[in-house]
Amino acid sequence: MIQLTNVTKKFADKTAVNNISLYLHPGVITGFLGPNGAGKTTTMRMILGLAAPTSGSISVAGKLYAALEQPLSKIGAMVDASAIDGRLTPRQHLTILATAAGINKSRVDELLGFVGLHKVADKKIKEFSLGMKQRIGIAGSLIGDPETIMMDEPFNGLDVEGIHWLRNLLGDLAKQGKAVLISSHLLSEVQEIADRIIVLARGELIADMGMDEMQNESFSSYVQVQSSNTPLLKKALIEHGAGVDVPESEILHVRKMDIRRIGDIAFAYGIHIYELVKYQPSLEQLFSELVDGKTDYKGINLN
Ligand SMILES: Nc1ncnc2c1ncn2[C@@H]1O[C@H](COP(=O)(O)OP(=O)(O)OP(=O)(O)O)[C@@H](O)[C@H]1O
Repeated sequence: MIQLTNVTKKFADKTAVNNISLYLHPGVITGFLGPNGAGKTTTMRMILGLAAPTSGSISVAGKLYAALEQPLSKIGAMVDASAIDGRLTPRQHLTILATAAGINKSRVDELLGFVGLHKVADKKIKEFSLGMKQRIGIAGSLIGDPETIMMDEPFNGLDVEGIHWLRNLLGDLAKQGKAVLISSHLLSEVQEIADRIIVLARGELIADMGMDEMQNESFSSYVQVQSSNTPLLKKALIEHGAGVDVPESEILHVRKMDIRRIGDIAFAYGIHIYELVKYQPSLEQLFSELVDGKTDYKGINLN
């Protein structure tokens, strides 16, 4: 698995990544987010041994990437599908990868079927749409049946059917116990599939936590409560440590307390509950909360 410890990367006087430590968990889909220039691509390149950290260490399955005997069985990556040589066919591209890595060529046909490109396996890649190129890049990242898979913007160019297919594929890979890291500016897509979120801003790690945990800790997460005695319930909940707002009469917005506890406290005070609904922020709201103050701009441009 992948472990980064106090990793910093400087380009001349620019610090692209500043002292980050993180671990990619097996069986977990991690969304890797950050505004433009946050350091995501630099981090992925360092994990793949394409750039060296200025300080700190990165281990892949306990070793440096360069020291791995069969790197493609440890980590597979799709970093820039548009960079695949358009003069090749998907079969040729994947065969080159398999040959270079000493992988049996039968894997090529298996993968072509898996990513739905068997019918166009012998056509030139330059004639393909971005979505089809993405599928080739995804097939390439899986060639060594790796323990960890990293994909940079894998949803780009995919149509609705392709997005659905990729969601299922990533879910299946995680179920097989693989660690999956995906960067994407399509936050709604990440929200659909990620179990965990890592956020970088200006090279710094500003969040690394489970999606549920992040939603529960957000200022925008609350439980809306209507009851038979609003003032008494408000007082009781505050005494038990909740944060309580009254956005309109007879309605409470309760933070830092879960639904069951609110219900139990109301019951203990003989208060009837008429509404108890949890509101959770979207990943987009969470992302804005997290990054606010960390970007150079007020409006965050994720494109
Ligand atoms: N080879 C390089 N030389 C100089 N500066 C670089 C180099 N590569 C990246 N940087 C700088 O490091 C910072 C982080 O860049 P990086 O591409 O890792 O960000 P990112 O999070 O992937 O952004 P994006 O979403 O725009 O791809 C940026 O300020 C970028 O200009």
